[in-house]
Amino acid sequence: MGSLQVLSQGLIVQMDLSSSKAVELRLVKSPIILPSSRASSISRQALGSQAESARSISQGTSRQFNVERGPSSNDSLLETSVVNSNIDLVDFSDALQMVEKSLKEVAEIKAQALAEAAEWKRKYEMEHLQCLHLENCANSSSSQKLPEIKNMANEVLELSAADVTTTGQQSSQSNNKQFIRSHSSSLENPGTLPEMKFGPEKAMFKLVWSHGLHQSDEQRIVSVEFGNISTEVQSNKQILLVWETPPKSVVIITKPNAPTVQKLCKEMIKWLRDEKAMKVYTEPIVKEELLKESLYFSCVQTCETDQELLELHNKVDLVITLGGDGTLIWAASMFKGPIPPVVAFSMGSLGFMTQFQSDHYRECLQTVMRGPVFITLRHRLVCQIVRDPQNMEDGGPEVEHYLVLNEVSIGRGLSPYLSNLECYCDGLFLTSVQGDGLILSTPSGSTAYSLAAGGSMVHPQVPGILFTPICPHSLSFRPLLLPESVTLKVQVPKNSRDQAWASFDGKSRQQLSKGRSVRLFNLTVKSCCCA
Ligand SMILES: NC(=O)c1ccc[n+]([C@@H]2O[C@H](COP(=O)([O-])OP(=O)(O)OC[C@H]3O[C@@H](n4cnc5c(N)ncnc54)[C@H](O)[C@@H]3O)[C@@H](O)[C@H]2O)c1
Ligand SMILES: Nc1ncnc2c1ncn2[C@@H]1O[C@H](COP(=O)(O)OP(=O)(O)OP(=O)(O)O)[C@@H](O)[C@H]1O
Repeated sequence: MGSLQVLSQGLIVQMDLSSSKAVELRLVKSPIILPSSRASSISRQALGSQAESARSISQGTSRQFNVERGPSSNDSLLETSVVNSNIDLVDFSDALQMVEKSLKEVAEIKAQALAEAAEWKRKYEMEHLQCLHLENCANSSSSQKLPEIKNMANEVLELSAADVTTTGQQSSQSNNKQFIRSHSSSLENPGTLPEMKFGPEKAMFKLVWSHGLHQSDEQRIVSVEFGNISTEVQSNKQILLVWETPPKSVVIITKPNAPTVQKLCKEMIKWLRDEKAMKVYTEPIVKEELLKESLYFSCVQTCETDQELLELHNKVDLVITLGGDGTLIWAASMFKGPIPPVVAFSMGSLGFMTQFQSDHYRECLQTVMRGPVFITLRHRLVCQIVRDPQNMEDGGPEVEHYLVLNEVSIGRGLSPYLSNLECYCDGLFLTSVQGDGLILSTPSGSTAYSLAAGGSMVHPQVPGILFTPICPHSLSFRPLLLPESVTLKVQVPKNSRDQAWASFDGKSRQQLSKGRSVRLFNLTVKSCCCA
């Protein structure tokens, strides 16, 4: 149905084209004007000198006539004009149909745009609600935790600012996102991102999945096409750290009582300050020693209080270690929460995890600070020593927490008896270990004590927890590699012949009296720079 209103000599005429056969003309008073040059000429032709008569006929009411049937006797004047302009009106009808078609198209496009806008709005609202919900979850869960957990585990859980920290399973890394920004929160680990903490001095970076030669997003590790599960390509993903703003501050951790390390430390501080304009932090004891040498080192920053130390990860972009694996472990232990990327210079005896050559420290540091650089994310284990709730004589704290990069080892210590340890995996009884003890290790620690006890060497990018017995009495007990998602519990049974001892990364030895247990779960991935 086409419709047009035209103004001719002060008259407004509305024409309705209900079909190609019937044409209706209505005289109306409504002052809506939609002229086209062609329409105006037609209306003039159709109405011309009869405008006055038409006006008198209409008198504010509408008149109709059918072109095919012909007008009534009262409409004789109009009839002649309409018959004469019949051909023009057919043209006009065609033009109107085209206009109608165009309008329809425009309406469709508009409807589509509106639908799209509505969808975006819906998505935005969903996301907003989700964020609010997560914030609430995080707040309520953190308020339920023990103060100790707040100090340690919560710090670890926060994916804050420019620290490479993820929680939970490796699978969270294999999502479709191609990069993670240091200064943007990630939604892969909901509930663990209550707030952003981002030191003003910190540089920004992003972590990018690198596919090696294959850059296609369409690479799939697992395909379920046609209902068949199959692997398509090997996962050769590595993580690249790309600086978005240049790093500005470092902390240097040194092995104590090593003159060569001290010498290099001084040299490195001067180079970083004078040539790279970096802010340098050291441990307080190191600063003291440096100040004895020269007042130049008063520019060195340090953390005087425990609170300052807890917040160090918010201030430094890189950690530099000068020493062996033990120094790297020490550096990791200084950070109760996220650890910034570590550049470990080899100045020890073995140096399994210290990849950088101290002789070429300038080139190494320049390469790392310029980026992009491949990094290896290393898991740490969170361990809790839990007191037997029924043992009132046990005066120790209810729960103690430790974070380990290598392993927790539980053994008989100096006791001459076999240790007997009951092991549970996700609450289910797994086995009872009789022997010298048990090592629960990260893949990073798989090349340390666990290896000496017969465990496998596991690449740090393989997620898991190594369960390695130490000198097991039973022939049937072999080392295990468990998924990283499990929670393990090792308990000294009440009927055990003696107590046991637990040590964390070879340090902080703790007594496990009968009934006490070590609970351990894989919580974090920490960063370690790699060439
Ligand atoms: N029988 C053993 O092999 C044995 C016994 C006790 C402790 N350790 C290991 O020593 C570690 C503590 O190291 P530390 O340097 O503070 O003490 P440390 O100075 O006594 O050195 C122990 C040795 O273990 C090496 N080491 C440490 N972590 C390693 C790793 N991840 N991969 C390969 N080698 C590693 C060190 O380079 C060093 O040579 C513990 O976490 C434990 O794994 C091993
Ligand atoms: N900054 C530090 N403060 C206190 N102790 C430290 C520090 N750095 C390292 N240590 C301790 O010093 C010991 C020796 O350090 P490290 O393991 O780095 O040297 P190494 O034994 O010569 O080298 P490697 O471990 O490669 O054999 C370790 O037990 C470690 O825990």
